[in-house]
Order: sequence, then structure tokens, then C-alpha cells
Amino acid sequence: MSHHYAQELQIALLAVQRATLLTKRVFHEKAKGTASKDDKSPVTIGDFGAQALIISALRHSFPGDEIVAEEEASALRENEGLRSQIWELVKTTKLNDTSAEEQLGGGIKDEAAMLDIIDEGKSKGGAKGRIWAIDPIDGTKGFLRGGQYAVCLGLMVDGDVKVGVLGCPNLPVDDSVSLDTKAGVDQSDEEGKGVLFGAVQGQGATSRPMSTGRLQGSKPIHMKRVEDITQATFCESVEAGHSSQDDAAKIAQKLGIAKPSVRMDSQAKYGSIARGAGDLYLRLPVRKDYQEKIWDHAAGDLIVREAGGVVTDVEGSRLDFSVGRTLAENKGVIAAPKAVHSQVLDAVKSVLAAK
Ligand SMILES: Nc1ncnc2c1ncn2[C@@H]1O[C@H](COP(=O)(O)O)[C@@H](O)[C@H]1OP(=O)(O)O
Ligand SMILES: [Mg+2]
Ligand SMILES: [Mg+2]
Ligand SMILES: [Mg+2]
Repeated sequence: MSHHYAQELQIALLAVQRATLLTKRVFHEKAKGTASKDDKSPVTIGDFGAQALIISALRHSFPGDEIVAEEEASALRENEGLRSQIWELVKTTKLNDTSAEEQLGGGIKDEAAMLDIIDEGKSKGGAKGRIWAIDPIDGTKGFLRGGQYAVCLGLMVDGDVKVGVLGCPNLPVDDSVSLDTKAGVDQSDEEGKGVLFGAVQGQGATSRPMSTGRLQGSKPIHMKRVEDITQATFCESVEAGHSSQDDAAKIAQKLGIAKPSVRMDSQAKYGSIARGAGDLYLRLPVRKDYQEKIWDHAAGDLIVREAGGVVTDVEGSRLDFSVGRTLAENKGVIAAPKAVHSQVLDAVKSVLAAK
């Protein structure tokens, strides 16, 4: 059966847009309700609430699909204070358009149902069937410090990403605003900010302004043509523990790039290069044993490729989303326009080989 994924894209865009209404409320409230996970990374009431709203929307339209999501509810089952803060947000966050809200199936019944919904994201992933990957807040540290973050949703079918959506509340709406070194810091969702990226395999990538109700009109996006690699803008993580900034600096030097990197949190990096606001995204392994999570890359990988880019790991292999909840077969990420990707990859390989 040929499949155009029109309904999947529509629901994914609306679900992400609704979830960002919740994360924006959390950001503007003083008590951000932060907890610490087993791996010491932060999680907020925004992460749990956004995950609940997204899964609830997917369950309404696609009850048979599997879901891989970052968060789980066990910490909330033991913490009534945190749980009721989240429920308060979830039950009062709605799109202000009746038809859009109806497409998502409306709200969640009660607090107990919310916990069960959060726990529906425990699929092991894999190479068979329809599996959604959700990162309710990617870049939680960026979110907390007023930098970039993204609400991320991807649909994989038989291990291949077919639909990708990124909601970036703190990126400018205008695709033509080039990244500068301030793009990742002190950002807010004030007027002129908030963009939804979308892509369907074989159909290109788009951006549109975020709204509080129905979807706004979209525009196709494309990676920028790089005439001269020495003038390229590259982005990388803010957190030095997520990507080696030393290796990135050596790679930039090898390519003749003098401009400082743009450091920003989250998959906003993928969205930014896909729309031509920057050129390259380098993610260079710091620890040999870290496995990237599929929810940190699924949507961005498709959006960049549909905008005319190539995305590989540091060895030049495509990211393999078919092996479970992590990218166990890949190390790092190199994303670049098609015409220069191999040149960038050569520089990456030679710097990493020399270590
Ligand atoms: N050692 C690591 N290497 C690479 N990525 C990591 C590492 N530890 C955590 N991450 C993940 O990187 C993502 C953020 O990437 P970026 O730095 O590009 O914003 C987060 O989802 C974060 O996971 P977590 O959600 O558990 O914090
Ligand atoms: Mg993440
Ligand atoms: Mg997250
Ligand atoms: Mg996290």
C-alpha cells in the first residue's frame, strides 16, 4: 500500500504544538519542579507533562502503534507533589481551536490515567512495525537556562524514519535569520519566536510559525549551498560532555573554518541547518560507551535529509534506528549539505584517527 503519511504528519504537528504550550507555561512559572534521574540528568514537570499530552494524542489516532519515549512515571508514582503539579498543567493545556483539540482526542481523563499514559512509551523499538520516538523536552538543560530546546517526535516504520516533527519555541520564526554565537543563549519565546519543523520521507521538509491553535501555513526549507567551506557555520552541543568541543575545533581548523562554533542545546541544531541558518552539525563522541538515544535524533535526521542534507555517524554510516531504543550501531553525528558532507567527513576521520 502506498502511504503518504498525511494524517500522521498532521497529528504529529498538532501534538508537538500543544506540548510546547505546556513547556512554555512551565518556563514562565517560577517553580520549574526539577528532579534528578538515575543518570543525574535533570527532568522537569514540563518533560513529564509534554510526554503525557503527546502520547495521549497518538493513542487517540493510532492506537495500535508502539511508542519509545524518554521518560517514565515511576518517580511520579512516589511523589504526590510532583504528580499533582504535572496533572494541573496537563489538564489545563489545550489548543485554542476546537477542531484541532478534537483531532488530538481532547484531554486526559484523570491523574491515574496520566501516569499510565506516560508509561506507554516503554517499547523496546526495533526493525518491525510502526514505532513513534518521543523526546518531550530535548535539551532540558537548555530549557532550564533559557537556551534552545525542542519537543521531538518521529515515526519509524520497519526501522526507517518516515515522519519527523520538531517544535522549537525559542528559535526565530524567520528561516533566513542566520545563526550567530548568541543563538543558543538567553533565548525566550517572545514575539517572533517559535517554529515547527516537519518532514515526510520523499516529500521534503518544511517550517511554519508555531501557533496556539490550528496549524499555520508552511514553507519548504532547504540547506544552504556552501560555496566556500572556510565560511561555513557549524553548530555543536553546549554541554562539553555531550560532544567533544576540542575535536570539533581541530576539525574546523582542518577545514579552514575560522568562525567560532554556534553552541546550542537540543535538536534545534538539526532544524537550524535544515533551514539554512547554519551549515554543519558536528557531534563527536566524548565517552566510547555512550549510545545515542533514538529520540534525540529521529526527527532531526529526517528533516535534514529531506532539506538536502546527509546525516551519518563519524564513520560515514547512516544512523540506524532499527536496533532498539539507542543508536547502538553508530557513534556521533555528522550532518552537512550533500555537496560538502564527504569533505567534512574526511576531516572528521583524520582528526579522530590522529587521537
Ligand atoms: N555523554 C553523552 N553524549 C552525548 N549525548 C548525551 C550524553 N549524555 C546525555 N546526552 C544527551 O544529549 C542530549 C542533548 O544533546 P545536546 O547536548 O545536543 O543538547 C540529551 O538528550 C542528553 O540526554 P538526557 O536527556 O538524558 O540529558
Ligand atoms: Mg534529548
Ligand atoms: Mg528529553
Ligand atoms: Mg533528558
